[in-house]
Amino acid sequence: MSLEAIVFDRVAGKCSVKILDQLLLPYQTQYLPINSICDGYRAIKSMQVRGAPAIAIVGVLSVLVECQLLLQESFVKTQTFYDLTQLEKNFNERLDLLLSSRPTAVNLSNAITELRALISEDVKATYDSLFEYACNIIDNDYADNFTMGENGAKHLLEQLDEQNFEGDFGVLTICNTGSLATSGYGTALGVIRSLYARTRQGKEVSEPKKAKKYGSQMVRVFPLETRPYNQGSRLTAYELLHDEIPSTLITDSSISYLVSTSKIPIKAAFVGADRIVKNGDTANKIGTYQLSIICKHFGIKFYVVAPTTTFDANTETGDKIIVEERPPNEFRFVQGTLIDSANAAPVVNEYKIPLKASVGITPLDMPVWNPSFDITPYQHIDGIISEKGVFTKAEDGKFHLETQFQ
Ligand SMILES: CSC[C@H]1O[C@H](OP(=O)(O)O)[C@H](O)[C@@H]1O
Repeated sequence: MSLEAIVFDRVAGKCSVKILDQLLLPYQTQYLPINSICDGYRAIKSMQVRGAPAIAIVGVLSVLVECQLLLQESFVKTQTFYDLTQLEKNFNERLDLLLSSRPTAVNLSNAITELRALISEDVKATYDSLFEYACNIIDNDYADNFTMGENGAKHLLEQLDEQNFEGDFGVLTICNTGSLATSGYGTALGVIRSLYARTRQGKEVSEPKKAKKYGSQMVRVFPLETRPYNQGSRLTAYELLHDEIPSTLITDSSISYLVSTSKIPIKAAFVGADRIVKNGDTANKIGTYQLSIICKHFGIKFYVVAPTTTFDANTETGDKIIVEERPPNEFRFVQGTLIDSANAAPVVNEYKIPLKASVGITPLDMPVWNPSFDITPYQHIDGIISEKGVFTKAEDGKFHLETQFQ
């Protein structure tokens, strides 16, 4: 069981990159090498790696390892991608390919914009700049996730104290926003990890002086399965079990019934983001908008959690966001691992490797609509949590996010 979505062996001049093939989770842990921009493009487009921050990191690393190849004379003599007399032009064409892999998450385009400024006709100087950029994007993402986790956990617990709410509560989350979507720890799932760390600490402390500072504690997470790619049932469930955080997986269609019947009051939903635009409208996994409507109906706080690398400084409102549509067969078929119904165990081949399976769930010629994301209007969002803090709407009812775009 591994939660390391990206393995970057950062030996300057001899870097190596591999990614966890998330299409095989949760039943099989298999890593794939990334040796070129084409490898990065294919891994991102096929969603072997996914999650806005992770997509940007793998994209950057694919550029780094491709540039590393150009430092090797043996490769340069045989390759056909590059005309070394016009390296900048060729590199920018390759960056355009990478950018086309998935259009909605802004992290990749933000990173590619910054990479274009590092490229020159000098291969070695370009490589050194890319190496430093790659190390920074990973280290900053990891540090930001912990900061966001603390920002979000403290904010919610303080809000509940102000409401004089005491006791146990539960939270909702959609898709996967944890270690498998980032460099580690996660965004929305990072807040959930920080919330539970306080609860676990409260249970484990014995001396009164170490009693919890807050009157309430998060005792259960309710992740949504998140059809049709099932990031919730395959990935978030996997992460929550790995961390031994009490959780109950629910279908996307059971949120309202859960909230109205749960013995544990549900006090917040934490969701990730693929693109937050200047007014706070947020692109995120399909189903997020619906979740925000349900939260509004039940008076549950709805928080978007994302690093500032997910903010789009060039777009004013959410209606301008391009929403990726995934291939229809990703909806018509459920992709997974073949399970032996007799013993509920994966069916394996002669090498003990679990067998992948596609199960049809619609007529093969049934027209379907398969948007990968939706746009939650800022009016439905109670707070935006980044590494810079928790941003709530001002008295004018609007977000003022200028500091997020610097
Ligand atoms: C911190 S991940 C942000 C975002 O990315 C996911 O989309 P996908 O799995 O299609 O890459 C999901 O929308 C997460 O909320």
